[in-house]
Amino acid sequence: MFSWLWQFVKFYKTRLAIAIVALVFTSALTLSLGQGIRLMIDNGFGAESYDGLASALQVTLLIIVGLAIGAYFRFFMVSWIGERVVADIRRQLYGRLLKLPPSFFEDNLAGEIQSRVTTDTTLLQTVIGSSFSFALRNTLTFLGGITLMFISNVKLSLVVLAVVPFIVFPLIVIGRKVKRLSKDSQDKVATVGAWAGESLQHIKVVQAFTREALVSQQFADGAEGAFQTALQRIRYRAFLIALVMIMVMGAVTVMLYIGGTDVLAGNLSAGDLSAFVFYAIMVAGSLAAVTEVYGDVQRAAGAAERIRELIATEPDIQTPAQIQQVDFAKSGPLISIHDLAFSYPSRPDHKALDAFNLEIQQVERIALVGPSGSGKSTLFDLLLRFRDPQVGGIKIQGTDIRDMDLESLRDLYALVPQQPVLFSANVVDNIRFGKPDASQQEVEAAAKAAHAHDFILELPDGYYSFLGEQGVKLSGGQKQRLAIARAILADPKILLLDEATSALDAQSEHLVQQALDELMKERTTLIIAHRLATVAHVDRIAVLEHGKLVDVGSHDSLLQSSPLYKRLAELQFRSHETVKSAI
Ligand SMILES: Nc1ncnc2c1ncn2[C@@H]1O[C@H](COP(=O)(O)OP(=O)(O)OP(=O)(O)O)[C@@H](O)[C@H]1O
Repeated sequence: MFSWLWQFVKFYKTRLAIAIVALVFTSALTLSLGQGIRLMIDNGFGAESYDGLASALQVTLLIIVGLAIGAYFRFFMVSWIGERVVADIRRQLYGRLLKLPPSFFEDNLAGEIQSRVTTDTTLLQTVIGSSFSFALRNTLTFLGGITLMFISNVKLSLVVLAVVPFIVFPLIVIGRKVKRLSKDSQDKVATVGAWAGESLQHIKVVQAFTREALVSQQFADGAEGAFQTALQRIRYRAFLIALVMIMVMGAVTVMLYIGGTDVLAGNLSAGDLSAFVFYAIMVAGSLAAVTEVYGDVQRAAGAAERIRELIATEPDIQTPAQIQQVDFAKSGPLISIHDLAFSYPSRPDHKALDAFNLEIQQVERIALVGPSGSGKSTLFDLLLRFRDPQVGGIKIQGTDIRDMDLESLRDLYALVPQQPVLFSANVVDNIRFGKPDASQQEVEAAAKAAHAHDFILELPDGYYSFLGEQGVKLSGGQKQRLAIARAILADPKILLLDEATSALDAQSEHLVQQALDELMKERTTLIIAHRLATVAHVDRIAVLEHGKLVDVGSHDSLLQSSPLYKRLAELQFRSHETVKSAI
């Protein structure tokens, strides 16, 4: 863990050096307080001298001022390094996550990854920014304290050491148990929290089915489970506190008895005994502190390992070392898909696409139709290179997309997904996602072209209205038109359109269709057509079944040549006649 962390910390060596100096300085000063106490008792009280007391207090005050200054620098520098390093780690981690292909997020739960970005990094921050310096400071105090104890009184030191195993042993045994229980209760709280989050997110479904009581009961059961686990932990902890208290206080009493006898016999000064007690308390305190943060450091080591793994994950789809440029002036098809075969890694025997061949010309509009699961969305994923095929390939103007720069490839496309994706931001930022440097005029022009301008102006703050999470404040058709405005602004060469399945009312449908017509103008377009009414707007229709391209043609020719197409058409329009009149 330390060598890995070092590559982040090494940029801040000066601050680290200041922190270490301040750390050593404050530990030394803390211990020297013991001498202040000794002077105060022997030269002040013992000698019954006001001057002795005053000068002893002056020394003590001086030490305290030094301690305060040292503590300021120590705390500031160590916390600074902790915050800075964790911010750097978070940035690197998030940057890496954004580059991983979508398949990675199918195999790794989004919740788990999110926890690595937030919880694990926060844990690291606590450790780097406080626990670590706390442990180091206490180790120094411990070592210094022990040394001073032995220098000032060997006999008493041995008494103290004899008690240590009786304190440390139960501390370790019960401490482990407590740690396990507290992890259990954390997990339980997390599960309950996730449950609560999910049911609140889907509050409409919960309320529509009037299942509030059921969900509430499930939550209550979960919360009760978490409480019971916490209760066990609290019992152990309470016992531990009582045990440590009696052992420590017992040891101090024994020590005071032996030391006190020596003072009465004149073998030891009262100041020496006080200083010794002070050291012993420091040593015991620092030992307890180190064992306490030891667990944190261990957990942080686990967290660091998980983050390190994630940062080290190489995306399996990357820009190749040798990039080929695409010459769009060249003649020939814009996209050619040849002998394509693809299976998802989780289902290697099942071909999602199989022996697929298709050529798409510049500014051609192609509709992909086929039953659910026939491979339409998979084809989009392969075009965007979210996944690579096992057999065959895809060429853009004759260049294999695996030889292209990944970013330039994806820049060719705009994707309008089935469910419009809107971010928790305002209208302008959502549209500008298509082209981050677009001016306000460009954004408005795109919104006008997408027939979204008018409804945007009616929103409370017009273009600057906040849309809520996933754009909850808009209707289905409005969301779609915003997604279309975003694609218009992006002005891509190729448009990938996954038509929305949910039916819109006639007026909304009409507006969305007009927006789409604007978007498709003079652009190569692939549409996943769920409703056959859409096929009226395309040049060719490709019919897919079980990952194979079974037919390509116009609506009329397919009705003749493709039984599958005919069946799909009949299912949607009930009769041939209605299809004709609809188109
Ligand atoms: N992530 C995945 N892992 C494993 N199999 C998948 C995955 N996604 C899709 N499949 C499978 O691949 C096949 C093609 O799916 P695809 O989503 O491309 O179909 P589709 O034609 O787009 O369907 P729909 O019209 O219902 O969206 C299906 O059999 C599906 O079960």
